[in-house]
Amino acid sequence: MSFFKRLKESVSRTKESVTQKFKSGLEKTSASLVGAMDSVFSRSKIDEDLYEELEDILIGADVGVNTTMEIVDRLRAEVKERKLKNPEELKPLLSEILVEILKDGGSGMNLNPDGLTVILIVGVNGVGKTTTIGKLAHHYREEGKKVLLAAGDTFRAGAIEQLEIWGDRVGVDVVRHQAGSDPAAVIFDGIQAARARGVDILLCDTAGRLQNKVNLMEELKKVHRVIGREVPDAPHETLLVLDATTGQNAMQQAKIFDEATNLSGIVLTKMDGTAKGGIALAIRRELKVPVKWIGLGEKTDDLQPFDAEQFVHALFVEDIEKESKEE
Ligand SMILES: Nc1nc2c(ncn2[C@@H]2O[C@H](COP(=O)(O)OP(=O)(O)OP(=O)(O)O)[C@@H](O)[C@H]2O)c(=O)[nH]1
Repeated sequence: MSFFKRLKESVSRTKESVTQKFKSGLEKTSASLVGAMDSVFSRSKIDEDLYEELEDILIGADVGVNTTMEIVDRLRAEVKERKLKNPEELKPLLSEILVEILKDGGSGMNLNPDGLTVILIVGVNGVGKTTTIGKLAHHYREEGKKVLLAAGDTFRAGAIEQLEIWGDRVGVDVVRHQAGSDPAAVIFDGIQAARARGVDILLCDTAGRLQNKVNLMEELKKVHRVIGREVPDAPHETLLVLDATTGQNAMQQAKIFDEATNLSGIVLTKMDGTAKGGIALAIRRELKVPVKWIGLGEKTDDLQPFDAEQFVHALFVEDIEKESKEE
């Protein structure tokens, strides 16, 4: 077999396993939605009842009222323009609109090509922040990068220990201070250590207790300032971790954290459960923040870069198995 043929086969095998993982991870989430969508597309004609049913499904899937109205208005306009009559024809059109919304502005990570990249991770307790940091560390290590973690959630001793457990698991060092110390000081030390050790990626954990919102936000602003002062153009990414199962509540969290830290992306965790996923569209549209990763389980490699097409096809419109076979 020629080299190129072998290469092509290996690329297609990798692609298949990623697609498969995405699909099986989203199985529970997608099961009810795809079914509901299919009932819309199998209606006898395109009329007001159809649009209403579609609105109900989208709102029920956490897409949010404003974003749902915008999607349905766009759909209506396109139907008129293209003179569509058959509800089946709405399927690719809706998928096109949803993908366009999710792709707006891109979803890739902004990494510093020649030097240290600082990634700040924020989010409330229990959403999967520590787990996400562990998974990201693993992801970048697998890419051959040198990774370091900074234990900026100094509020609880347990949080520091949990990060150390993840550090051990994925073979990455953790810079830490004692519980109760100043998070900005830990992050400062993390940056110095990262520089001294020639680290490529520094992942910074932060506290997430929303009970004391004002203090937490002041603390995050200070951490953000310290990073910006020490490393030009940093943080290169400020990722908010959101538990997808919390639905519209996630939107509130995103607004609060965006004000304090100017978010560059979202990690949507627990999408392997029964989350509805539409929150990705609401956040993208209303806060202009893209989803960059999705969490599909508790294991080290259960974090996938966000792929708008696969997401829309798995969740809303079509079975992606069919899609991948057609490729
Ligand atoms: N099913 C599933 N579980 C997840 C995912 N991500 C995280 N978890 C689980 O969610 C729980 C909370 O995760 P943590 O990483 O401890 O959350 P945290 O935000 O750091 O929480 P604190 O340590 O309380 O600040 C753990 O049991 C994780 O295993 C995911 O994508 N899918």
